[in-house]
Amino acid sequence: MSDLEVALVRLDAELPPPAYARPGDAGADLHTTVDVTLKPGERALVPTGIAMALPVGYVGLVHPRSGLAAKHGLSIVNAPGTVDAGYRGEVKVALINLDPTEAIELRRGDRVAQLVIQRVEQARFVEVSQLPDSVRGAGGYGSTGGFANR
Ligand SMILES: O=c1ccn([C@H]2C[C@H](O)[C@@H](COP(=O)(O)OP(=O)(O)OP(=O)(O)O)O2)c(=O)[nH]1
Ligand SMILES: [Mg+2]
Repeated sequence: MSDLEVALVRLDAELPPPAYARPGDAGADLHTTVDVTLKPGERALVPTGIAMALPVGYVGLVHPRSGLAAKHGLSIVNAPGTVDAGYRGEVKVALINLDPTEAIELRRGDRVAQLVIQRVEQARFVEVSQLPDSVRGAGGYGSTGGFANR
């Protein structure tokens, strides 16, 4: 793991900054600053109480947490959310309750998502009249098959 410094402002001084739960973790957990109850199918844009200045060449990806997803159906509408290097506003999470029957009650301070910081390229798009051949060609959307034995 690299030792990347990211300038961070805590907009809510009572809540801890994003933190990696275990050494080597890819995602730093983000907290909701508000209580929110999501009915089945409901979504909410939840503040995390942090703003940052990612270095140019990096992106912050806001991912769901697998435990809350598997146990309660808590996900993120736009998973993974994209935090641009130039963004200086509060990081927010567009949560959604995918459980068909149970509401999800979130309390201020709960860890509702995780931030993965990655290097990223900005491409120079070069328009051409024909693309180079490849083995895959235009095959997609299940062209290699689906479930085993079916
Ligand atoms: O999960 C997310 C996704 C985005 N953002 C913030 C940071 C990001 O830089 C900005 C814009 O995000 P995006 O480009 O995904 O949204 P957009 O709908 O294209 O908005 P814009 O027109 O402002 O780019 O919103 C978050 O705080 N959390
Ligand atoms: Mg955008």
